[in-house]
Amino acid sequence: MANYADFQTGLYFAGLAGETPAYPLTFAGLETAARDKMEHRLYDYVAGGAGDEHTQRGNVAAFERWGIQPRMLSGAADRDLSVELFGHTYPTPLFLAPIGVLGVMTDDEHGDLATAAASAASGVPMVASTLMQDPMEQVGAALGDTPGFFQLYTPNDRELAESFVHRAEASGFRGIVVTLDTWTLGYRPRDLQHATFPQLRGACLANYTSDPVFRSRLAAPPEEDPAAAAFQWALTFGNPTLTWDDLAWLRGLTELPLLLKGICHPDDVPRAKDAGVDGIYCSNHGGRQVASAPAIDFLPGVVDAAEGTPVLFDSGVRSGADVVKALALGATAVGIGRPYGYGAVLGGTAGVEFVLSCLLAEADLTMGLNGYASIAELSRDVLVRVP
Ligand SMILES: Cc1cc2nc3c(=O)[nH]c(=O)nc-3n(C[C@H](O)[C@H](O)[C@H](O)COP(=O)(O)O)c2cc1C
Ligand SMILES: O=C(O)C(=O)c1ccccc1
Repeated sequence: MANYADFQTGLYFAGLAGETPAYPLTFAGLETAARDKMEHRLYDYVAGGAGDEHTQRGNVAAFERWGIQPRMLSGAADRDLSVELFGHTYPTPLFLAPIGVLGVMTDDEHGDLATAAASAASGVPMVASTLMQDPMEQVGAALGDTPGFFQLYTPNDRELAESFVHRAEASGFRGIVVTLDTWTLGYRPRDLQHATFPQLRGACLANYTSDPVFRSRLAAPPEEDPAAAAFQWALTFGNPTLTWDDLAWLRGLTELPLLLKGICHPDDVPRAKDAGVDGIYCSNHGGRQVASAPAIDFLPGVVDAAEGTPVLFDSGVRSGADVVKALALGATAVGIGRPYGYGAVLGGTAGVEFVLSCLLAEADLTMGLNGYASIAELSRDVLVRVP
C-alpha cells in the first residue's frame, strides 16, 4: 500500500537540501502560473465556462459548505485509498477527467500522451477525450498497465460513432464514457469574445482525421485540406437528436463497461440502468456548458438512485479534502479536470504527476487525521453542514 502522505515529508526534506517544489501547490497558484505561460485565448478556453461562470464558481464554493467531523484514537495510521471499479483495483479513488484540448496544452503538443504517461506511472486512470491531438491507439498504448476509459462525443454519423467505439476497444480502453451534456456547445462569453474555438482551427482532431469513416466523408484528405476537415468535424461533432431511445444502439456496440457522463437528476439514473449502463458519471462539465447548480449538490440524490451502481463524480474538486468529501457523499471515484490540465501546461507528465501527488497526499492526511483508515469508513455521517 503506497503511503501518499510521504510526498509531504519528501518536500520538507528536499527543503533541507535547499530545494523548493517544482510547481505551485494550490489550485490558485497552478492557475496563475499556467495563465502566465499559455496563449491568452487558450487559457481563457480552459479557465472559462458558461455564462457568467457562477456555476463553475459555485462548484468550488459548494465544497466549503461541507465539513468533515474528526474521530480520535481510531487507528488510522495506515490508510487504504484503493477502490474497485469494473473488476480492477485502482490504488486511489482519483481519475483524470477528459479534457478535449489537452493535446495542445503542453509545449510539445502531445499533452494526451504526456497525461497517459502520468496515468501509467501513478495508476490513476485517464478518461481520454474524443478530442485528442494524438490518435487513441497511441494514447491507449501509453497507458501501460493502468486501465483507462475512452470518452465518446457521439457524432451525428452513426458509422463514425461505431468506428470510434471499436477503435477504443482495440486500443485497450476498458470502458466507454458517453458525454451527454455537450450535444451542442454552451454559451461561453470568453471564447465568443476572442471569437475562437480550438477545434475549429484544427486542434485535437486526430481521432477524426485518422478515422477511415471520417476520411471517407471528405472530398480531400485532411492532410491536404485541414480547414475542410475541421469544418466537417463541426458538422458531425454533436448529435442534438440523441435520446434515451438511442441507448440500446450504443449499448449494443460494445461489451465494455458503458458510463453516462453528465447525469445530475436522480430520475435519469433508472433510465440509464434500464438501458444497461454500467456506471453513472455525475458532473456539470466543470460549469462549462450551462447555468446549473453546484454538481456536488446533485451527488447524493444520484448515488441514492444508483442503488449500488458505481457513480463517478467531477466538477469543482480542488483539494484532497474535496476528494474526501465527494467520497463521503457517495462517489465511487473522483475526477479532476482543470487542476491536472494546468499541471500538464507547467510540466507535462511531471506536472500532472505533481498535481496528483499533492491531491493524494492531502486526501490521505485528511482521512488519517480525521480518523478514517479506508474509503469504506467514509459516509454522509462523517460530514457536517457548514452554514
Ligand atoms: C478545457 C476543458 C476541456 C474539456 N473537454 C472535455 C471533453 O472533451 N469531454 C468531456 O466529456 N468533458 C470535457 N471537459 C469537462 C471535464 O471532463 C470535467 O467534467 C470538468 O473539467 C470537471 O471540472 P473541473 O475542471 O472543475 O475539475 C473539459 C473540461 C475542460 C476544462
Ligand atoms: O470544451 C469543453 O468543455 C468540451 O467538452 C468540448 C466541447 C466541444 C469540442 C471540444 C471540447
